[in-house]
Amino acid sequence: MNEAYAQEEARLQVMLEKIEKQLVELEGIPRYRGKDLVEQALDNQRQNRLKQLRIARNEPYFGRLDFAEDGKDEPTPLYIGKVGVQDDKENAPLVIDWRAPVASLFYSFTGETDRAEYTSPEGVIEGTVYLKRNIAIRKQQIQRVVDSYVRGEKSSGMVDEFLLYRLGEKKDNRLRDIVSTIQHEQDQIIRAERNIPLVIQGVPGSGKTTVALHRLAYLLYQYQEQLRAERFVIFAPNRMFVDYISDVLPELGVGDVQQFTFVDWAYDFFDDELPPVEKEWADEFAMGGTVDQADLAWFRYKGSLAFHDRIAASLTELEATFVPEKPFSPWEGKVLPAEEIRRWFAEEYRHYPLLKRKERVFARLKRWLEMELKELRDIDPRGKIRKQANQRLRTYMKAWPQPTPWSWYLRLISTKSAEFDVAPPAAFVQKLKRKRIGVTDLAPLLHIHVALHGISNENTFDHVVIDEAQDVSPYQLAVLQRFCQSNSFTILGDLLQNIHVHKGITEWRELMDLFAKGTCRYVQLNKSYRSTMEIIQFANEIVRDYAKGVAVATPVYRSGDPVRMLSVSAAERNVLLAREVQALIERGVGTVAVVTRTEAESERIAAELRDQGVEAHLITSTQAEYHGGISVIPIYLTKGMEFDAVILVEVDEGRYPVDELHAKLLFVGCTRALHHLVMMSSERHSPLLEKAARHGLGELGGEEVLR
Ligand SMILES: Nc1ncnc2c1ncn2[C@@H]1O[C@H](COP(=O)(O)OP(=O)(O)OP(=O)(O)O)[C@@H](O)[C@H]1O
Repeated sequence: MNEAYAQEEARLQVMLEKIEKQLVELEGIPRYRGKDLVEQALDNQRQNRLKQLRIARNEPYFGRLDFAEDGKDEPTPLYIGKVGVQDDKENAPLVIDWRAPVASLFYSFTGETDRAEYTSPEGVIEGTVYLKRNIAIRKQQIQRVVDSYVRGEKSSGMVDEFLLYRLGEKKDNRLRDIVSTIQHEQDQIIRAERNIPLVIQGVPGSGKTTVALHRLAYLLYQYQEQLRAERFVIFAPNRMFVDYISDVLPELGVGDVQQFTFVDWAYDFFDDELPPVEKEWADEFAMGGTVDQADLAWFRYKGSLAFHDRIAASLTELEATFVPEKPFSPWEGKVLPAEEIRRWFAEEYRHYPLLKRKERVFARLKRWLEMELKELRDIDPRGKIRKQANQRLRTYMKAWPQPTPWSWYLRLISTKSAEFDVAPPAAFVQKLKRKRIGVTDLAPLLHIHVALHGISNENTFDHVVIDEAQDVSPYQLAVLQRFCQSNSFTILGDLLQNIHVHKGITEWRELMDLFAKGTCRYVQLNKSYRSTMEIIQFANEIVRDYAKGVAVATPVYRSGDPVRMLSVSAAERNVLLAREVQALIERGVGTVAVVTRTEAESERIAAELRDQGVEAHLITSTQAEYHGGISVIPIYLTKGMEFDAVILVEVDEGRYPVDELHAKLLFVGCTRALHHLVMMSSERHSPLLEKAARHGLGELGGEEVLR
């Protein structure tokens, strides 16, 4: 390996010199500020190259693949990096962009044989691989060189040493790119065709979020002439999550992708028309709360396609009755029949949204009136008839409906005879009348908004990513589809992490059925890269009885500490918890989450830790930023996040009784941990953990009593 190291060291110096030279040359060219379009385009190109060279300067590449195309005797070493760099002199690539077709070899090659192929714009290229090498470079220094394949040598087996090295690293407060270790099954998703909707069911830590972000970077590279980053959107479950993933795309050289929660995005269409969105299922995660089945049925119905269809039918009724039945008569004896006006509205302007049609009809009526008035010029010298006619037109237009999304929705919900499959509970109707709305009202409101106002081109998307899609309702997706006519969707989630009883889906069919039959691709990611084997095995057992055919996670072979189950006395809990946290920090752990059952408990524990001299960030549902370090967080807010160490406190039966919701909550909480997982309780541990305890504790494990 020393020889390989020396070889790469020498090669790196050459590469760095070439990159530096190009940088100096480009930096020496003054910016063009003139009006010449060609010069402007050239200047833009130079600026883009400069940006790329600056990225390449620190860590120019991460992999090397020696590949000989069939028909060539010698292999060519291909260096793969985050951005491509061209050798000016030889007009050949110095570093190949990881998204380029040939770079797919690096990810798809598994070493079972020496043969490999990739699809280039000219067709399939086949050849032989001689070497696959990972090269970790930090700040222009080689840190590590690992050969995962050398032709003619016995392969090291299934363990990807470089991947394990990467997975063993500490995490900071942001999700990071994985270009150097993208796995084959992930690469297939990243490079999947653009206009086929993809639905991905993936176990916790399988890289769903990360892969979706890499897919955006790939699409922008591959279709740079057709797609723009500003027309891409990522829907995430909450604002803190948006913050948490916000570094990955810039790291990949992609800027300006829109990132929203569904609520923030939808709400923006209404200006001041809507009141603030309230938590509608406030007791969702309250302890010991009972669920009102009538409420539950109503909330689930509101997210369903059946409700969507009912709203759509109401809009068809509105359209049919939009034009008043009586004709327009500007003066005695002159009549424009209602049928004619309806024909304009229903046929000639049918491509417009309803309110636009109304505007068009009004403008046309005005034109019609002008023509008719011209004929009257001689008998109406003082303009008396004109005045009266205009007055009648205004009165006539007032007879047209003036719906707003809000008024139409309210009217429908409060109409007793409205034919809903599930009747709205009286309390809900009362709330709505007092103008109080919740998240599940936004999809129908936006649906109505689109019917009334339409969608302007700048609000449409080229590609939509929906993360944590198990929490998205079919109605939300149906609305979103109107904003992305190309059906270019990446939808990802995990049914075992569906912890919202009143919303979301229970099987992927519910969302897939929204796309034309046979057009949607469904992929499963079953390998988990985040957590150690011990943590995964422990977490799997918690949820296994509720998996209902959904695959539980397969860990990569990365062993770590056993999961610890600690019993503490209630009186000493705060002292012992602070001690555990401090011990982890002293071991060099970067991010620690102390996870509680409710938000109120998080507040209490954060205060207790502070009393013990441990400063922790309290994370609540309104939080928009994640700071890393030590956090105290309610279990249901941990979804999508990850921490080096997780301590779940008070995991007793009162807080986590044996049922599906609590099993899923614990599953989510446990699978947030990368390296260390601790379950702490001052009462008997929840029975949900019994089976798990037999799997994740390792040989040395067992319940420890802390004093
Ligand atoms: N190929 C890979 N190489 C290195 N790290 C990876 C790889 N794939 C995933 N990871 C890491 O695994 C962790 C989990 O990734 P990510 O959060 O994208 O998973 P997820 O499937 O969205 O998880 P969850 O459903 O639990 O939110 C991240 O730290 C990510 O960097």
